Amino acid sequence: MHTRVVRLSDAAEVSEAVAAQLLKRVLQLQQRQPVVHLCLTGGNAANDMYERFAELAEHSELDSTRLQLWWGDERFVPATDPDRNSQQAVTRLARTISIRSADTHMMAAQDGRKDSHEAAAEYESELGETHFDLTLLGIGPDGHVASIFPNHPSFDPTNRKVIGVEDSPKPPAERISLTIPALNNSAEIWVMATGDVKANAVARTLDGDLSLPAAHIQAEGATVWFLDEAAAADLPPQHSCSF
Ligand SMILES: O=C(O)[C@H](O)[C@@H](O)[C@H](O)[C@H](O)COP(=O)(O)O
Repeated sequence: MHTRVVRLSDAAEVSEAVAAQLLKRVLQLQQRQPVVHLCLTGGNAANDMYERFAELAEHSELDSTRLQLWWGDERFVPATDPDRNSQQAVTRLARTISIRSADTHMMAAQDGRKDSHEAAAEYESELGETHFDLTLLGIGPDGHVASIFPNHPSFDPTNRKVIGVEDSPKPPAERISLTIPALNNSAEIWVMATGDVKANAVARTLDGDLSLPAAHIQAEGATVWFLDEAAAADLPPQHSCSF
């Protein structure tokens, strides 16, 4: 377990760096194992990166038939709602990558489900003992990751892997989320943070403020923070390394 911080100049450079490193890592993993399990996130930083990743992957050796996509959280809204993290990601990735639905493990939409708790139980069953080769996360200004929020029932200790989330401080109000232990069931975790609104949460997290869900994120191997200068503004100068 170790944490690395990569400081880049701006959000565009974060997208570029994460997309390039993600393609490199997936190709490395596909050299040595039959299937790669990625756990994706929502949010603007992630969506920008998916756009760039699709561009880079188009002329690469990426074998999408050996890639399983999962999500760390989802907005509990109708299937056609553009707010869904999985739709936002797949729309961008599918521009150049042929993704089979069987390899795309989306969390249930609101249609036909009693509530987010029912949808969470379904996903927990589908997830089973899956171990992620790499989990991608964003971080909120309040230090949330996925849909685990500080001072909120979603952050309560649990032995569940997937939970329903009500009254989310970040709209929409109802969500589904992997819990912190389920997110940490990853060989690596990469967190993207850009913009000055994240600076306080990033600094408190990397300083070990355990009142923030993000501070509990710890991969089995490397946990890498990709930050632009604005999001890194409250860090001491030594917090920096190249990837
Ligand atoms: O469903 C969501 O909204 C995301 O999963 C959420 O956890 C996101 O990653 C952070 O809020 C950062 O979002 P931005 O990158 O847009 O700031």
